[in-house]
Amino acid sequence: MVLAQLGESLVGALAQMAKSTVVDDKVVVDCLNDVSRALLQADVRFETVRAVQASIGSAVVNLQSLAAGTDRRRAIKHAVVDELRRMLDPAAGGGTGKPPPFFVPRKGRKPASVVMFVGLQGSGKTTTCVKYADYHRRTGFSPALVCADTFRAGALDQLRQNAAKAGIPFYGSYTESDPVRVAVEGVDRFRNADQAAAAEGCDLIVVDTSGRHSQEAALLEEMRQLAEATRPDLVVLVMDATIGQAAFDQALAFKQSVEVGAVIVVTKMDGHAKGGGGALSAVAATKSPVIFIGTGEHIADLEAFDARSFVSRRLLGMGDLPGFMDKIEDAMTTMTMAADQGQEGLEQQLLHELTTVKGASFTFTLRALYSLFRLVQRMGPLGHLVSFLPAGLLGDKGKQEEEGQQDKIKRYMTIMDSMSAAELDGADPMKLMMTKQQQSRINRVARGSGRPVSQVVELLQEHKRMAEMLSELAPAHVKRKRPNNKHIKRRLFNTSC
Ligand SMILES: Nc1nc2c(ncn2[C@@H]2O[C@H](COP(=O)(O)OP(=O)(O)OP(=O)(O)O)[C@@H](O)[C@H]2O)c(=O)[nH]1
Repeated sequence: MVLAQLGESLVGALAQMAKSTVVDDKVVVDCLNDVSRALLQADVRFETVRAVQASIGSAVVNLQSLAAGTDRRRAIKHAVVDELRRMLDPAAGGGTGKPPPFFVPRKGRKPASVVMFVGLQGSGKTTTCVKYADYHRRTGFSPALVCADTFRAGALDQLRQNAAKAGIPFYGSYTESDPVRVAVEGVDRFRNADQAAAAEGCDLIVVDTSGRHSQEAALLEEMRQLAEATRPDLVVLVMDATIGQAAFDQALAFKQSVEVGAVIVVTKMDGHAKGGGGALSAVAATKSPVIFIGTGEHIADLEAFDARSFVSRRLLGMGDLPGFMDKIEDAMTTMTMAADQGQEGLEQQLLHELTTVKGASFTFTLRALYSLFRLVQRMGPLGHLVSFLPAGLLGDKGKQEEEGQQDKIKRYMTIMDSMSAAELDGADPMKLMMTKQQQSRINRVARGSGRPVSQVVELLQEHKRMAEMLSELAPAHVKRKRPNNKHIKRRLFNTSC
């Protein structure tokens, strides 16, 4: 089952429960069965599904003691979401706060950090090396690439060409067949020996190694020798998501033979890839951290992996507010945001609220939604950001929908342009405008904006849904400490904080 289908099945299971008038034992058991079935169909290991089911079950049993009036539906939904997060990141207990248990490269580090990529043939190592180097280049690193794959004939040219495309310095040899020697020469060149290269300020050396189809022992031995000779700060295993549950054995074999941090990139997690859920949960069961997922063949198709964001955004389409803010911050780091220093009041306030999380005190009005759209539009390629907003708000998340989503944002903004201040600033515009007496206001806004009445109603409904989702997401966001808030605030509001 592809990930999108898993997401749909999970959302379906939760929606079914939400429809029930009374949340009794039968409803809970049905919901749990639906969730388990969806996970099994997505190739998640049976042991993992059983553990997930038991954990949700015990969380739900505790619900019985909740005071009458407590929203049990919401509590069950949270239990399911939390358990899915834990399933994908058991080491971090659902992805909250702990410092990563592996080496993280630092900008400007001398000597340069060395990160070595290993994995089976065709897993996507070479592609991922370039993506990884480019990902860091975009955030201010000065990376370099070294090709130690002397096994596959085309690997050198593939890496050389892609490095050139990304504007990243490269080292490789057409004549040397010993991977260890090439790797050492390459690392030396960028790290110490070559003064010219050192002067370029290289701070991250990414080493691509060769893969094997079946001779795993030979692969592991070569990897061991390479690690001994180049002393990498981090060894990254690249695994193909389409192998599903087999990722468990592969990750374990790797963990047992490598000396440096066992960190994993899972590639081919694109919309149509089978086995994504199975591979991710299998890797997680080995307690090896997944740091990135590959989501396509292009150089920018690499996403930092965060279990929390993955479940909310990719599986359940609930949006990911902290992730959204991270993306905004990324965009700000790579773009000069001088023009945005003059942002108007509400936009500043909105960002302030989202980044510093006063959360509960902030009313998500239609005007706030308008400002959010303006922010999204300013922050560059829309497709990059919209997937962090609840799926219902802007339709499906696929890249092909990008254009439609842009149009939808513009349409919604046009409709809001025809609303009164009271409607834009009201705490519950849906209630304000959808009463019988106010029907004429909806007609008037529709006429004024040149849009059909149905689209005005659709906007009001989506706004309400998003306001509810934001209030649900707020507590998790409050808990998550964002180390870069100061940086955001300083750049946006030009204040020292
Ligand atoms: N759809 C998709 N394809 C990917 C992704 N990552 C890599 N690929 C494709 O997978 C194929 C193999 O990728 P390579 O990077 O050559 O794999 P490798 O592990 O270096 O292979 P060897 O050098 O033979 O060991 C290529 O066609 C890549 O374009 C991804 O995230 N999504």
